[in-house]
Parts: sequence; C-alpha cells; structure tokens
Amino acid sequence: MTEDLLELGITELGLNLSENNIADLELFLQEMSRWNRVHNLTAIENEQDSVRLHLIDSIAVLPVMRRFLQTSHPKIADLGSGGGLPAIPIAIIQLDWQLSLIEAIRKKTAFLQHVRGKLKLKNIDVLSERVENIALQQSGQFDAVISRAFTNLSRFLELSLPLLKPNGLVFAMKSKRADEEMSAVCKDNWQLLADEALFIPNLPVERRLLVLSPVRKFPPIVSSST
Ligand SMILES: C[S@@+](CC[C@H](N)C(=O)[O-])C[C@H]1O[C@@H](n2cnc3c(N)ncnc32)[C@H](O)[C@@H]1O
Repeated sequence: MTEDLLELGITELGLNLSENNIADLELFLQEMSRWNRVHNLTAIENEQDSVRLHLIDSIAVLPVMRRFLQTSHPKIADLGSGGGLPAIPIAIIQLDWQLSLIEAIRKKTAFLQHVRGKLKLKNIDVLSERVENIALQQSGQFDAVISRAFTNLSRFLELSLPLLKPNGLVFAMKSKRADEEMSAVCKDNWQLLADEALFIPNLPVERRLLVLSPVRKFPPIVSSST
C-alpha cells in the first residue's frame, strides 16, 4: 500500500529513485510505525499521513540542497533529529553524503541506532547529545546543518554557527513564509541566499526551505612592517 503512495509522490518529485531507495524508505517507515506504537516517536499515527508528511516532506528539500552543496561528500548535521527526520530519508537517497543526527533524548537515539543497523546505513552517525555539547566537540566541522521542527530560526542559527565550516550553509525547513522569523535575524551576521517554495505532491500544504550563510567577520590583518 505504501509503495503506491510513495511512487505517486516520488515520481512527481522527479528524483529518480532506485528500487533499493524505495525499499529502504518503506522499511524506515515500517520501523517508525512499529516504534511509534510503543514509544510515541512522532505525533502522526495514520500511515498515509506519515508517508506523505514525514517522508515526502523530508526528501522534497533534496533538489535545493543538491543545488547549493558544492562538495561531493558533504558532512551535514541534522539538529534535533527526533525519529530521524529529515536526515534518514536524505541519507537513504544520498549515500555520498555523511549525516550526523544530533538528538538529546535517548529513547529516540536508540531508535535511530536501530534504524542505522537495520538499513545498514554507513553514512549516518547518531549523536546522543545536546547540540550545544556537539558544538564544543565538533566545532567548525560541518559543510551544512539542517533541521525540521526544531526551534525558531534565530535560535537555530545561533546553535548552527559554531558547527559550520567557514563557507557552511544552513538549511531551515519552514511550513510557511518565514518573513517574521527572518526579521528577527541580524542581517550583519547572516545572509539569506534563498527562500524556496517546495513542491509537495498531492498535499495542500505550504513548505519552504531557507538557505542561509554566516557573514564571518575575521579580525583585520595587521601588517608587520618594520
Ligand atoms: C519537534 S521534534 C522534531 C523532530 C524531527 N526533526 C522531526 O521533524 O520530526 C524536536 C526534537 O529536537 C530535540 N531537541 C530539542 N532541543 C535539543 C537540543 N538542544 N539538542 C538536541 N536535541 C534537541 C527534541 O528532543 C526533539 O526530539
């Protein structure tokens, strides 16, 4: 049943997924439904809603991410990954990207570790920690960070900055126009590179992806003339 739904949405997204990709996405959804019944990982119970809202939502960002990420094997952090969204669907499709899933709640990271083993996903790391601690341990190591339903934009940017490499990117998934949240962001510190409307097949929902980069202020170079 889910296969029909997936193919319906995915064909329209134009992502050209392999049979392995689809099988792994379905396995992930099955595992999420199973764990959800026991641990209440996500708020959505109905399987059809789950497919459309969680999975298609998570992979709809891919065309924009592919366009902006310049390196062939980018290292990306998903902040507040919860049950693995958007990182696990992204990792299933983009085997050449390395994703670090940062999540503070242990029962959620136990699920993420379980999925990593079950799907043999070698391109994800599950970090059972607060983002603030990872920022100290892995400062400046990520080409990009992403989050879905994590926190407000200003806080997300604040938490992202120490994790990013100098040319790093922030991908902020939003459900509606984020003008109000953007107005709270200091334009001296952050540049908005794009605010893209995402296409979600067969669903009357608004989804947007903001792409931002930090405006780094390096100390001036002092010449050492004698
Ligand atoms: C609303 S859930 C969203 C989960 C997932 N991204 C999704 O879209 O379904 C937010 C998650 O962020 C986690 N979280 C909140 N603050 C955090 C922090 N400072 N460090 C790590 N995880 C955090 C919570 O435990 C929760 O699982």
